[in-house]
Amino acid sequence: MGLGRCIALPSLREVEYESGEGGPLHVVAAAEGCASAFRGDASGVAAAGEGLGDGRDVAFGAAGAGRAEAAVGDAAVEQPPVFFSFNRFDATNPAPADELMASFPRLRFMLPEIVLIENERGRFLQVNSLGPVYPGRVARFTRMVAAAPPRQRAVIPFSLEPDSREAWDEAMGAALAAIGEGRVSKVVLSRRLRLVAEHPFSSKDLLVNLIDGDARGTVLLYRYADVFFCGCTPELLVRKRGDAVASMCLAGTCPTGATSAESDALAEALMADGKNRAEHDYVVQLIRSVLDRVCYDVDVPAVPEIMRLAHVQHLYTPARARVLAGVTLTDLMEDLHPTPAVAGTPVGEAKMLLRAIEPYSRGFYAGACGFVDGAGDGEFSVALRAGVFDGEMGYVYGGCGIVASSDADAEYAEIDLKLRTILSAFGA
Ligand SMILES: C=C(O[C@@H]1C=C(C(=O)O)C=C[C@H]1O)C(=O)O
Repeated sequence: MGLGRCIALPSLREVEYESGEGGPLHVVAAAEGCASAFRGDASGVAAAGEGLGDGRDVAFGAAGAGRAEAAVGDAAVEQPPVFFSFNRFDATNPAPADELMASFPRLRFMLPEIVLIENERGRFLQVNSLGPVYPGRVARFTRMVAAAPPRQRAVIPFSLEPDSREAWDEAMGAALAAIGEGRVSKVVLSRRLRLVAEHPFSSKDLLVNLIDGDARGTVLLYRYADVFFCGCTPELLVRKRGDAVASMCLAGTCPTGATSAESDALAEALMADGKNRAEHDYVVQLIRSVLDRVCYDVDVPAVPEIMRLAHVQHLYTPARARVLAGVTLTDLMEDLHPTPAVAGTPVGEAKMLLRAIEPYSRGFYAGACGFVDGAGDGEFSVALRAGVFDGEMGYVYGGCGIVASSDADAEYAEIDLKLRTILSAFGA
């Protein structure tokens, strides 16, 4: 039985599951009632431990103290803790977030009570605690993991309240006007739709459907009390392993076809489309310039590829580099985010414009969400194809890049397609 099943265990409230390098699916989940959370910078994280032990059961002795201690078994093992970090798209935007998003605390890093890790080194159940861990506690968790029932998919019927089409046309008008005046070359507008389910659902239901459904990418879940933010995003912001850094430029979209021949034809047209190539190129330029400043051996190919997902295809350029010693994953995350893929170009001007155009703050949608381990390695994704829910209702978010030649109808329809990923979490 794979440890991945344990995500569904209700008593494992906070888990991180990673299928390994190159796997189709990563899951990043955090943190209700986390054992500890602290504000501040990540330097404590980078210093928090060295290397992974080969033991399985460890308890973290003291939050921020930087050492994890073995809790059971004879072999004392050291396992660096894994910190989770969910960051808002524009944390200082004065506009109100939706009421669910607004209920999350403002934290930089969270240390979940229980972290389930599966990576190339093995499978680990990490139990973190501020107080002493009583003998047998970790063994009990381990037994619960082993006894976890297979995941089961649930279908949750829902209705979506349509958002205002007039409001979209107005936002498009304002965006095109700003582009016409030369304030921005690109701005990424979003839509927010309210969803109401026909019967109560849990974070576990959505997580299981995203993992086992046709969505591809990194599955994110952050639960706090009865509210949770979750999604399945294709967009890696930055991954760091030692000095190796990876990022990606993802912008420019077309539908996926009903057949692979149809998808191929759509992809070919996307590659040849000047508007989409321009939208993509703004992202390439920004990511390359950031990496050029804080990295060396920067490799960003000149020509994009196609990333084919269940509902949409994107122009995709992978980026690789080696990071200068002393530059942390958090530094990279903050330098890169938000990219023109989710804000626009220039980034600051686009953020300012979005504050004026969008009546809401996006919260975690399009934010940088991920984890950092005690060795300073980890990854952040751009939290797209996502929504926030309370188990009865919620809000789903989607966006698209607007440039001078954008058409309001086409962009509106593109967002509908992108929303299908988070809606697939309802099992339809
Ligand atoms: C903004 C979103 O997606 C982003 C915008 C894209 C585009 O404009 O073509 C493509 C991928 C993402 O970078 C979203 O999914 O909400």
